[in-house]
Amino acid sequence: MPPTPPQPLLAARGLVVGYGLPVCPPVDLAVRPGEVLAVVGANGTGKSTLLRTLLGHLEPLGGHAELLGVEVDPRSVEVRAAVAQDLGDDAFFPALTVREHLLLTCYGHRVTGASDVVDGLLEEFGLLERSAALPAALSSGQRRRLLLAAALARPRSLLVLDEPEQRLDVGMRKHLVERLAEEREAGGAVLLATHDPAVVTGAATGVLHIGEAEVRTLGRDAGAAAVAAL
Ligand SMILES: Nc1ncnc2c1ncn2[C@@H]1O[C@H](COP(=O)(O)OP(=O)(O)OP(=O)(O)O)[C@@H](O)[C@H]1O
Repeated sequence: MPPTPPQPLLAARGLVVGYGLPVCPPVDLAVRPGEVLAVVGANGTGKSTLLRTLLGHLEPLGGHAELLGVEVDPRSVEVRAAVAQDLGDDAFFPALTVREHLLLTCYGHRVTGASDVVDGLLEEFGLLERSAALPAALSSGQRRRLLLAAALARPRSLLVLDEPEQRLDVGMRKHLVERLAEEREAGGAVLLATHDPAVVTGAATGVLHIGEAEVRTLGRDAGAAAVAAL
């Protein structure tokens, strides 16, 4: 008998997302441990709206979504402990430094050896020299690096990222792809929206292509080609 696939951490059936009116056709998806699902599509097709609805930040207009096997509730202790997210919002504490932001994330999620974890992330994301800087004094790419580092500073079963490649230079984009592949290989699950074919090719296990008329599930190579053609 083939082994039973693990239960999805995140699942949607006939999920309708939008603002009063749907922004795209209904969505079916599942993300299991060890899977990286890339959501792709042209500007304005609803990728961010889908991610926000799946995380419970927006009410669905129809259909059904489950996070950790139950109806989505972003306030639940289990969801907050299991789901790390970077939706690209520049939501910082103006009087906390780069290092303090990462330490705060570690403390909030009871990370042991927080100081060492933070030092490692500062180095990995090229922020060591800016560790004492306030958010307002960072470049936009450095702010993005900080958001990614914060998402990775904490334990997680599911990582949700909205266009994580945005504002990153070529070297950091390459590192991002490697980091996502490591997450997958370690059994982590990732849902991300992306416009970068390299992210799809280097990290994704599946692709959800949102078009105006239909939402299609594609393999990695077909998905990367679809992104490149947008
Ligand atoms: N708060 C909002 N209220 C009403 N409409 C919105 C809101 N946010 C986004 N939209 C609209 O919903 C549609 C989908 O937007 P969304 O941001 O989900 O697209 P996207 O696929 O993530 O786009 P991009 O690739 O440009 O990031 C767009 O037409 C957008 O203008």
